[in-house]
Amino acid sequence: MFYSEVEIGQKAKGRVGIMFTFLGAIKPHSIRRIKIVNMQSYFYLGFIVILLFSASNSHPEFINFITEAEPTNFLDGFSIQELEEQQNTDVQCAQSPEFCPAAIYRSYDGSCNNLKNPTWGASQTPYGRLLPPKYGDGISSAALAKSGNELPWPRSISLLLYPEVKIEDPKFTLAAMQFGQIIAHDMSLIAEPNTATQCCTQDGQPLQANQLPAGCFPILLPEGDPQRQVTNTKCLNFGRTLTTRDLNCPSASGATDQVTIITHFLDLSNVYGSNAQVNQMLREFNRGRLRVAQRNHREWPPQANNVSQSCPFARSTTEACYMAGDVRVNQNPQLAVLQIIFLREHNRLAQILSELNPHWDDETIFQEARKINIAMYQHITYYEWLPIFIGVTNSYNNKIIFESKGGFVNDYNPKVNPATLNEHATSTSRFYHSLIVGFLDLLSKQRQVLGNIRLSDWFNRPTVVESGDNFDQLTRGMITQPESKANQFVDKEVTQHLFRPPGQPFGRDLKAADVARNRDHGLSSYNDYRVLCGLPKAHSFDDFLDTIPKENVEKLTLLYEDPDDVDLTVGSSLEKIVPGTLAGPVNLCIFTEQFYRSRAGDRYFYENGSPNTGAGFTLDQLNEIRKVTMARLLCDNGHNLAKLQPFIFLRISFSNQLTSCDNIPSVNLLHWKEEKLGTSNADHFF
Ligand code: HEM
Repeated sequence: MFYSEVEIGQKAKGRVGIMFTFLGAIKPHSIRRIKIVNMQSYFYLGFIVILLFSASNSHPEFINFITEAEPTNFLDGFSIQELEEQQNTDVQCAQSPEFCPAAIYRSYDGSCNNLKNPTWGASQTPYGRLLPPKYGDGISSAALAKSGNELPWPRSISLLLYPEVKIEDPKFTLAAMQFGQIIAHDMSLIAEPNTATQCCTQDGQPLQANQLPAGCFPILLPEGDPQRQVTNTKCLNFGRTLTTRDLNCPSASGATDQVTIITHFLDLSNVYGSNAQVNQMLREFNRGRLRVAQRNHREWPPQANNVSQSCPFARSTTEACYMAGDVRVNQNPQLAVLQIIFLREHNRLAQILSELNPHWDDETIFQEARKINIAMYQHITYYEWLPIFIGVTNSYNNKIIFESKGGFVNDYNPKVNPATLNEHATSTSRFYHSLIVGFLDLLSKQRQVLGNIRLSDWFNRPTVVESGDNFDQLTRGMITQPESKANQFVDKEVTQHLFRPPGQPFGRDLKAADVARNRDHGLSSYNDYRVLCGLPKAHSFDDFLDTIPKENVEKLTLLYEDPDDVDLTVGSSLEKIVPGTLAGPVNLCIFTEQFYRSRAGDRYFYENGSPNTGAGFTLDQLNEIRKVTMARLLCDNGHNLAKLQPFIFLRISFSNQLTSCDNIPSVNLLHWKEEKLGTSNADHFF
């Protein structure tokens, strides 16, 4: 079942029984699969019972609850600016709701999705974990090597293991990378301490240990570092994620856990916000619409109030700088493009629904448009995007996707916790930072390259997407230009120039940050996850050779003292890719488990019928949703793309040729017309 496509080494074969035993426990619903294989399995079983017990008790009283049944105008008494600041800084532990109403639409903060455990998947709760954390002091400090020595510096690892080597992916476009970032930004966001905290001196020198502010984890640059050589910078700022202990969460005893401030669900929280207050701020309260700014006869996200905070590199406070459900909306131009596509899609749906059902009020139109938008996005995620990353056969075999027989799937399981796994968000998903390309092509309708823009010129400056015909040209670039191949090599635009201030030669290092974050979050070692995923424990570095090529195993020996010291994010990023996927064995294991939980633990998942929520789609509606592709959303919400290939995550090819938008299937919204009152004004949309 679980790893049907994974080629495990010879040594792993004898342990498959244990692997199944353990994996049965990861999915609590499948405990029936547990089979005692030998004494070691008893040990695992004991551990599993402890894990399950702690999982079922680890999310007690959270969540700031606001009932959906009683919509309130939360703007009363608040200025938009205050609300915006709240979105950024007001991090606290969520409170448990006193009761869950029978809501037919999902809540904004994710609470009450699971009726027995109302905080599961809600914003401001801890990430999930497959294995208990490993901290230096057992509670919160960064892990040390087995010997007690310091682990290798994150920046040294980045320089040795993640250089820039440009290899194009032969099959997939930059849109596959970019949609991946949209998903990542829908599933988690670390609760960050005050970003103004300085962990280095103003001129980039390390602080004395006794001067280091709490929550600091500075990234030090080794001798010979290219940035240090040019600028004499020896220290990059890095603040630790806020935890259950920092926030005095009820679950704060024992080892600490990191908190994510957005909902864990695939619910487009990056469009709709992760709590009711932010959602109110984003709405127009007119015909179900989200707020937009009109410029050049187009709709753009509303302007952020605090431009110097949201877009620190903007040239003026009037430069376009967006506000959305997620604070990262401005981070890079193509991310902003996809955020705009989903924003416009909401308003397009709201317009049609309001014409089809003139008797619907603002709230009904808003919620129905939101429900359809989320369903289309979930469909694209599971059926168009995910099989590229975790493989088609693997997706079917693990009940991630299902053969379409035109019915509901109804696989909701209230025992499955939908939480975003710390291992997924802090390691596996970040492996795809390797897909990033540093220069984004601007393409004409004929797919001629008209120019390109450098990523580090436009971090946090979305104004570039509004200039001239850039919106369409960037979109064509994203769906035509190949993404970088999934491997250990990473573009210098993010390892040397991330968030490069204007006029400066260097910026931050995303891969060093990934390694530092892995340790900040206390993830267990690569070796521990090998065992969890059914591979043999490595007793020597050579034991890694079943998954990691020789030249990289050799590099690991230069960095680490012991195979048990190898960080999860480092070991898994060097694995050989499993054929038919974009992941090595351990990443595939974590990725598959995450997306199983994200669907089976979501009571509002779009393929569920009404019994779970009282609010599923009708079968006709569901089968309409199943027609959507990302190409359709681009056709409907781009300016004048004219032609594109039907599957935009795949490169243009003989079987995926450019075609007119007229030939791309669309969702017929007539199935949402409540009663047929003769000819509707909306008929001209179809
Ligand atoms: C140009 C593209 C991208 C840039 C500039 C970027 C940058 C970043 C940055 C700065 C962080 C925070 C680092 C930290 O301090 O811990 C981050 C986190 C993350 N990134 Fe990316 N990223 C990009 C694309 C992607 C893609 C394609 C994926 C996945 C397919 C991804 C997945 C993630 C995840 C899961 C996190 C952690 C989220 C959280 O829990 O807070 N990113 N990225």
